[in-house]
Amino acid sequence: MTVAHQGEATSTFDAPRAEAAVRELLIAIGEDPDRDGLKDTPARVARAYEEMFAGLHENPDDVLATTFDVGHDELVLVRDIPLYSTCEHHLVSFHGVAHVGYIPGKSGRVTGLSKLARLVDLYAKRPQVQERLTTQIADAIVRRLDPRGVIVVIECEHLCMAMRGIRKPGAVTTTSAVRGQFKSSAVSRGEALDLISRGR
Ligand SMILES: Nc1nc2c(ncn2[C@@H]2O[C@H](COP(=O)(O)OP(=O)(O)OP(=O)(O)O)[C@@H](O)[C@H]2O)c(=O)[nH]1
Ligand SMILES: [Zn+2]
Repeated sequence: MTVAHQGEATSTFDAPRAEAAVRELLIAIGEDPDRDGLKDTPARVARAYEEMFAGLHENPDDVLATTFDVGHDELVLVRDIPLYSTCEHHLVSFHGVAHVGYIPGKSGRVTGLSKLARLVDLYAKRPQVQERLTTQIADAIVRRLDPRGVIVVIECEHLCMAMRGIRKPGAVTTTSAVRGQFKSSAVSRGEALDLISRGR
């Protein structure tokens, strides 16, 4: 099956298959999938997975299709966008916040602020690693808005590092992706990072 890691959304969610897989998993962990408390669980998990991985079937370019000409050619930054994603190694949650900023291109075209949060959500709702999530958000903005610069910073706690394995609850992973002016100019980058870290 083809999945949409960069652009086009091509795959579909197969609910009966997901339900059968969850039932198998329950048996594999030594549970009785037919006991009262578990009998609806495969269907529930399938519905939850459909929601958690909805971003596989959505096209990021559509999210940024609406743009406005406001003639603004300086930083636009949306800070502290809550995000919940799923670690592709263990299929457990990693969650935290995303900060997304860009400097519009020469045309001064901007997108709706909510679209930046929608873009974060779309890519978060795929099996992910934090680095790819960060990069994909930045690259989608570059692709659709042709901005002077983009900066994406993501800070997350990974439950695979907290509830199992190395067991370090509270450890925060920070990733960033900078493009254009934020890459070439330490001053622009410093300004954005300063605004991102304000209020902390
Ligand atoms: N770089 C990166 N690593 C991640 C992310 N999410 C989880 N991981 C790591 O993926 C790695 C998978 O390592 P493996 O050795 O294959 O799996 P494991 O035996 O379950 O590893 P432990 O978590 O160390 O017990 C672990 O080190 C995780 O911490 C992420 O978003 N980015
Ligand atoms: Zn993990």
